[in-house]
Amino acid sequence: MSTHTSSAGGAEGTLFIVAAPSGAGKSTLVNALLEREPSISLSISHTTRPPRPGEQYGRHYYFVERVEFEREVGEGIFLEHAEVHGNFYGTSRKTVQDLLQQGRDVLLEIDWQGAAQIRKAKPDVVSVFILPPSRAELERRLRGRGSDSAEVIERRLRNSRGEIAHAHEFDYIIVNDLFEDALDSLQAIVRAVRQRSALQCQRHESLIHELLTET
Ligand SMILES: Nc1ncnc2c1ncn2[C@@H]1O[C@H](COP(=O)(O)OP(=O)(O)OP(=O)(O)O)[C@@H](O)[C@H]1O
Ligand SMILES: Nc1nc2c(ncn2[C@@H]2O[C@H](COP(=O)(O)O)[C@@H](O)[C@H]2O)c(=O)[nH]1
Repeated sequence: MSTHTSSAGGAEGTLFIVAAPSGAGKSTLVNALLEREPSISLSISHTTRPPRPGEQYGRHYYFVERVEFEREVGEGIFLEHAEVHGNFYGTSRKTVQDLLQQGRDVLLEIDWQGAAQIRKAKPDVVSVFILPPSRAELERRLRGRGSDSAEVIERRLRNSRGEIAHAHEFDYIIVNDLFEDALDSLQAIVRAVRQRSALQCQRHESLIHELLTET
């Protein structure tokens, strides 16, 4: 749990990771969580994956060419980076650190490899792994999304076994069967963590001081 002090003198924000095999519903859950908890900042990753129809630069990802991504890796701009399903993805170190320093809670939607790198750099991170209720449902969701070619879907389904094998490394596991139940669970985790850090850190320092000193 973060008890660090931010540049503004208050408590540093909490870093959350949400990971899942492709198609389990991670982005849908995270977007719904952000509607319920709008003060959480979502980190926008850099990727070499081509945009899907409707995806926008800077909103869904920073889409970059492979050569640019490799240059950015060389410059050390990533807090973590990994190859996932044949594409490269990375999280901007500066963006995340600036937001945490400002006291903002930050959520990363990344894979298990990135999560492992972050745990080493930031042991305070709170990580959640989303499981689909069954393999058949995972496949149904991937195909039903209609965003990827049959080849890409096959590859992601094949990779899902290797990803699910890392679920136990995460602090929490949520089964995304009934959407609203899974969303409630994710929100409950975020709220519990925030409450814990609020007690430990200086977020409520002035109120605590006031309550202790007022006659
Ligand atoms: N609980 C649920 N029940 C039924 N469908 C769901 C549920 N959650 C998400 N979906 C649907 O499953 C599909 C995949 O969801 P989503 O795109 O959020 O997956 P993802 O885990 O973020 O995948 P990726 O890692 O490839 O981005 C979407 O069409 C979404 O609407
Ligand atoms: N290690 C990282 N993994 C990331 C990052 N951004 C996304 N991802 C993961 O990649 C897969 C595929 O995503 P998609 O958008 O192509 O479907 C998924 O598991 C994401 O969580 C990142 O910055 N680092």
